[in-house]
Amino acid sequence: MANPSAPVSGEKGPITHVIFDMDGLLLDTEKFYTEVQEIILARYNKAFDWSLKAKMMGKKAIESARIFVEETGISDSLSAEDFLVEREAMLQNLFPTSDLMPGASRLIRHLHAKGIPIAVATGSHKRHFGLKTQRHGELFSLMHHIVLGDDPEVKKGKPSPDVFLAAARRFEGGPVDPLKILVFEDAPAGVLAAKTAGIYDTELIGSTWMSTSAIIQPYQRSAVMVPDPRLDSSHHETADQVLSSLLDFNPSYWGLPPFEGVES
Ligand SMILES: O=P(O)(O)OC[C@H](O)CO
Ligand SMILES: [Mg+2]
Repeated sequence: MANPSAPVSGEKGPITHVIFDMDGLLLDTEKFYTEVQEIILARYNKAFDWSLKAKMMGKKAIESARIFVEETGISDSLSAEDFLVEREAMLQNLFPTSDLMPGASRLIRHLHAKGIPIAVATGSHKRHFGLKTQRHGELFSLMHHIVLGDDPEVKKGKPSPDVFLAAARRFEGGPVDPLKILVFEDAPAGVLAAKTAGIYDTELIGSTWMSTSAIIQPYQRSAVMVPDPRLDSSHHETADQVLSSLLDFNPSYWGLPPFEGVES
């Protein structure tokens, strides 16, 4: 259940490993997708809104492209594949300008310095990952490993748990106990993937799963959501904690080492 209230020291955890989402969580890249999709939809005299954004974000490119053309009713004029080609031309120029989200550098450097194994689990494929992290190579080099959306072990994108299962397996001594992993996510599909990754495998869930809080409640992999403020708060329910910014994260709440000079 979402807990937007101020963290209490030592209330959760202990967490020993951390997995980060990338787009919209570590990197301020979701704005590029939004911008480009607004431009494309304007040609059809349609507006892009955050209810559609919520359905698309965090997913593999082709999966979100299908949602885009179908939900906006333009699929007869623009196929998902052609949408991706058009979007790609614009995104390629924007991705190399990607900035870090507030608090991302501080948190990554802190956990790394304290010896907490950290990883990235992103829906982004290899080429996009390269463009987006062009200016942030040193920071991403602190990750123990990075699992990308086109990794052979990631058969399905979020909300399938594949990417988080692969990330948990690749830590030293993995797979790590789901109870000891904390996931950071910005997207509804990502939080859902993180919460279920400890228990289900993809075959069990299949393509029909749309989880409810009731179904996933017993499965205790923890997820901190840092959503865009424009995302409807109904999407917060699945997360264990909801923060406005990574700057608000209190490591002690999860049994992680506190920031230097900060009382736990
Ligand atoms: O949020 P991520 O890092 O899983 O990336 C997903 C897509 O590339 C963008 O929504
Ligand atoms: Mg994301």
